[in-house]
Amino acid sequence: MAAAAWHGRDRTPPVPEGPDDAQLQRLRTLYEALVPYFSAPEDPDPLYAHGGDWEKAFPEYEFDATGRIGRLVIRYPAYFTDGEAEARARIEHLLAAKAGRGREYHFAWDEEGNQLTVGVLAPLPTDIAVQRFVTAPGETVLGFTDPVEVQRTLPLTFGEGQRDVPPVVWRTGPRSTEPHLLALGQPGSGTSTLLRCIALQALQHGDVLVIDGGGTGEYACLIGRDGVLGVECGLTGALASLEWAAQETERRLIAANSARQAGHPPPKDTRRPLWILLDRPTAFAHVAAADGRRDPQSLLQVPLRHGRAAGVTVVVADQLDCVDALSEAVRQHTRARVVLGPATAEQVRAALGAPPHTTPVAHVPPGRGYARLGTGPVHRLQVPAAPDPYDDATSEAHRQAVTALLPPRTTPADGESIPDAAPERAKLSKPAPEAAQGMETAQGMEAVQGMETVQGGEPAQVSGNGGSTEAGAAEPAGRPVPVLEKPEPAEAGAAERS
Ligand SMILES: Nc1ncnc2c1ncn2[C@@H]1O[C@H](COP(=O)(O)OP(=O)(O)OP(=O)(O)O)[C@@H](O)[C@H]1O
Repeated sequence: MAAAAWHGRDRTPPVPEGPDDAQLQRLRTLYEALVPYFSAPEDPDPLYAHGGDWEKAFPEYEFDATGRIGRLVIRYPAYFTDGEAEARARIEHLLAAKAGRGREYHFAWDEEGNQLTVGVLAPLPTDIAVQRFVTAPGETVLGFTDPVEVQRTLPLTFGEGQRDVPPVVWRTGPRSTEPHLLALGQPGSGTSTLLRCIALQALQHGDVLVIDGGGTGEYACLIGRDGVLGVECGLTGALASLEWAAQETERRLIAANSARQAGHPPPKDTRRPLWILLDRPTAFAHVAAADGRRDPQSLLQVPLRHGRAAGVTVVVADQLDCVDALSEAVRQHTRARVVLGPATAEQVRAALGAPPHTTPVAHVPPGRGYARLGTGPVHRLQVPAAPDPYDDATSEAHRQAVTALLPPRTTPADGESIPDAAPERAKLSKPAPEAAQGMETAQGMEAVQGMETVQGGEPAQVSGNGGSTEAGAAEPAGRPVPVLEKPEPAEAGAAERS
């Protein structure tokens, strides 16, 4: 028994208490580096002095497996100006450099206790694909963040497995305090992917209108899908559809108001969420100015100002260096903000209205950035992958993830026929005069023909009109009617020129 006990004894070497020599050296270096910032010649008993006692200044510390600092609590004198952003930024920059570059640090300043806690953040997961998220109607998942910042988690599937991940959830609708969103980023940072991700979620309960100023055809997968009112890449189409959206917002408000005054609940056709997604609207401004036409952004005024009450949500994505070209209404009414891709702390602060509490990383994967909802905290954000399924570079798993969320095709794209829907379409393609009439009145729309003329006349336009006449004819006063254009002859000519 004695031999067996001796043989089976615990042979793991005892963990050394306290830091080893290398770790001690790191702590001392950090302490010395902080001396010029946390000391003053008038201080009779300085906490920080060259050759001083670092243990008093660093009451708690942890190291990771590689021997680098994993967590550190730093005490500082009360006279340090921790309320000034520049003073904090200097300390954060210094600590990030001295504690090891290439990692992302989180800084929590306790101004009351004169204490700064530095933590190292694990990279956010980049392997999450868009999927049917477990959310309530009116909730949209913008992406995923750190567990410390968000209490809630979402169960997500990863191939065969499941994982719980803390989401950044944006609430829209009548009770939302941030009813519209602005996403900014460098080219290629993933703002179009964010828009596609939002569209796929929005289509579950509402209708979507996409205006693509970039004109790269990244939303072609949405064309003709049930609930997609239009995907417009040309200026003519963008103007016509935004004009319709403004009128539809007004119609909803008037209808809801009349119902309220009559003591009825709001009519059903005012409650279905309508999403207006604009990718690079500033790109239209130049074309519009050159062509002597109005900037499509000017038509966003009504949906932005009154959209919340009318169930209309506007999402704008543009490049960081085009912020100045965004209209005042867009900047004022988009209180949910996202910044993706590489950006300086100053750019993030300007876009979100508050600085991030983390250091920028050297390598930023696409879809990585920060989000802030209204006056809430700044969250780190990783947008789920929702690539263009028609892009050859898209992996098969991601293509399947996106196509699984696409609603069925109900309207053929230009020059295409859908076998299953053909008889139905034949029946509906010539709407009964009364139906068309009723639609015009109900939707405050202009006439119905001529869309083909415009689309044909504007070759660059990737234009779909999912839902279009069929939806309108089948449900005259129900779902909003999509982009129906009646171009002025002059406009059609201009479109041809462009
Ligand atoms: N969240 C994400 N996860 C994984 N890959 C992403 C993510 N977001 C974007 N990407 C990839 O990065 C590339 C650029 O994305 P995207 O087109 O959305 O960027 P963008 O900001 O709209 O750029 P541009 O304005 O130039 O079109 C694409 O290949 C896309 O698949």
